[in-house]
Amino acid sequence: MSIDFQIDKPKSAQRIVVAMSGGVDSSVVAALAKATGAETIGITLQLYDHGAAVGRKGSCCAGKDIRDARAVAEKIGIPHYVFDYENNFKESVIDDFVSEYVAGRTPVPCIRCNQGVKFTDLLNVARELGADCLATGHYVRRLVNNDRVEMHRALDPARDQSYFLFATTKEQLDYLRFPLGGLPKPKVREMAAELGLSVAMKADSQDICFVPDGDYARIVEEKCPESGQGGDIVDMQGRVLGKHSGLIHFTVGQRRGLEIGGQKEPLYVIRLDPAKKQLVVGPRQALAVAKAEIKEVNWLVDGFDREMQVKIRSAAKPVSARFDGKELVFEKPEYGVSPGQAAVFYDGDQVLGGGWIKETTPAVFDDLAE
Ligand SMILES: Nc1ncnc2c1ncn2[C@@H]1O[C@H](COP(=O)(O)OP(=O)(O)OP(=O)(O)O)[C@@H](O)[C@H]1O
Repeated sequence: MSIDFQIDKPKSAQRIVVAMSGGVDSSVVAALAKATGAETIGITLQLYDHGAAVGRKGSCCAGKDIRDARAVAEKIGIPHYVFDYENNFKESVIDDFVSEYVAGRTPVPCIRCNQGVKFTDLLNVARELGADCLATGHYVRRLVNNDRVEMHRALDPARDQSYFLFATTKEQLDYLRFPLGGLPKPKVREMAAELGLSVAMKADSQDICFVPDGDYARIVEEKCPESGQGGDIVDMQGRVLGKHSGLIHFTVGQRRGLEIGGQKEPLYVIRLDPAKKQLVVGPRQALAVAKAEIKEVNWLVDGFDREMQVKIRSAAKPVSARFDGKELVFEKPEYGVSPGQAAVFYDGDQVLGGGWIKETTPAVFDDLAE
């Protein structure tokens, strides 16, 4: 299958840098770039030593990924370079992840990584190498409409990564290419097998690459031991209902693990109060949010105040809301809106922009007043 990388130059004069993670997707991107006849360069970033990331010496998953990327580059016949970006990754992704949890928020490190390490640091390297574009294996579509570059959801809804890419600036989007955005994943694996790439059947990577076992609380506690200190579980009137084992183990909307029996109705985490080390719990309707303040807004279209669809978590269905540049007002009360998550704005499949949820305003229900 041939894919046009949309570069306004003869193929033989094009230079494409491919961000190669060692996974099947970016390996196929590298092969597709090479097949166009463009000069293709593969770059892999060493982002973390797995053992060090979780506070232990030893195993290094990143090492296997680097070897896989190198093997693919050799197979398709392109130069491949590895850059040590552990410090950049630690500073802009892991440290931010830890401090967000410590502040009682629920971060999305993959967005910080795309925004900083990949689309700022690596993109600058690609420019320095004189490349015409930086291509990645992200599942999202970049479309050009009347000379304007737009970001759209991937055609395969199960793979769409647009939520994690809202912070891409217009200038970055101009330079980036996402050749897999219009393909279903099984097709990409099929292509990898046809091309004889050793990674064709390699398992998909984890949600958060530096937390392969999903135990993010351990990483936060290792880097910031105070985050593991327990405190009171209080109701919305401040009455102590029990004890918790560290705010790091909880997130807004959570029910599991509260261990406070004898209540007349199920209780949920409504808020985390790190200053008082308190976990504030309440009935489900107290989770309903009417408005959210949004910070660090990035627009991929000319900014505007209008109805739009908003995703408030990566797995959430988009909901209707209006944004005035500061506050997002939901058409109907929304449940489980967590500070620290991204709010991504859509018009159908097109990503309009997005920002980070800073604070929420609860919807008020009469039966909550006492
Ligand atoms: N360590 C890395 N070095 C260079 N590029 C990377 C690295 N990690 C990810 N990327 C780029 O970002 C894209 C999206 O990353 P993501 O983590 O979603 O994918 P992945 O599952 O690790 O790998 P792949 O998409 O190649 O199967 C990758 O396709 C690749 O282009």
